[in-house]
Amino acid sequence: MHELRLRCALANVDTVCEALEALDALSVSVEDANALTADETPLFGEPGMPPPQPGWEASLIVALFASRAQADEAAQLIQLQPFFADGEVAGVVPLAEQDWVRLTQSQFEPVEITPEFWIVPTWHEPPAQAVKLIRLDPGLAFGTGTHPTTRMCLRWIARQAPQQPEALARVLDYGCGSGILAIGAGKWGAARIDAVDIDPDAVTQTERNALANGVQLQAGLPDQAQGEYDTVLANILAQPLKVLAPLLVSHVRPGGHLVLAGVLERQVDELQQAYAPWVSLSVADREDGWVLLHAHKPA
Ligand SMILES: C[S@@+](CC[C@H](N)C(=O)[O-])C[C@H]1O[C@@H](n2cnc3c(N)ncnc32)[C@H](O)[C@@H]1O
Repeated sequence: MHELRLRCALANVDTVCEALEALDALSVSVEDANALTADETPLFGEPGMPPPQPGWEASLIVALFASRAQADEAAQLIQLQPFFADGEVAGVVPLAEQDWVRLTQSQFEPVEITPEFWIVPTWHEPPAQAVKLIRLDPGLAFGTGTHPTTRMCLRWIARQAPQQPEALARVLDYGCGSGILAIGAGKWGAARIDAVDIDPDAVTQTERNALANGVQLQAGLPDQAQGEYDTVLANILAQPLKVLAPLLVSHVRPGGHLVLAGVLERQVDELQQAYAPWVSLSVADREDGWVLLHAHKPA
């Protein structure tokens, strides 16, 4: 395999990518040409939505080809195109053979939630101090424990369970992804757990992960959430959390807990306003610019 690396301006990124695909590139990706420098420009988008822009002012396009000859030929053809007039071929580089499975695995270390509560991939030995453990490998659905929003929800569960076990009697994980929060709740004593997601792959992953962890739960699409729960956990993002406000609150029993994550520090006010007709949200935890919001539904 060989990578053809090209630089081009933002206005031409889409056209160059389409041309590379037409030239049989196996994959085409766009990176910030200034990545890892002081001029790096982060781009933030919402999952499921188109990217906010097709690339960066200075974009590096990387196209993967099966052979050196194909990559060279694509480079020659692209350079003849008017839309590449301002572009530059940065090189053709061989892609070294790698053990991709091992490389991927090496990026996932055990994650500490509290000193006694850990997320541990199946290829790792659990740390000696781990009393409670979720065994989870990265899969198709979000939620490996490496993201601060997931960790804050799990930390909330781990802190709440010893003080108020009844808070976990019936739990709803809304936007369950891998099922990690539902499984975490199960590990801390939740007896009746529903885990729902709009993504059918997430539902399948949740069922598998729950089984592997010996946790009993019902996973399904959102309309599986029925009635009132002692705790509703929803780690989604600010915008869907605002839209879902009346629904999520309706699933919390009077006196129960609502726990929301996926919210940035700067979005706290808008979330508090969106939920104000029903509950008063307060910041219960913070990590890396993300906050955990919590409310008690009035009894
Ligand atoms: C950030 S992931 C969280 C996964 C996991 N609960 C965790 O804490 O790591 C958000 C999940 O919410 C799901 N989701 C997004 N919008 C949703 C909606 N309107 N209803 C239900 N699930 C939704 C996504 O498919 C995704 O699996």
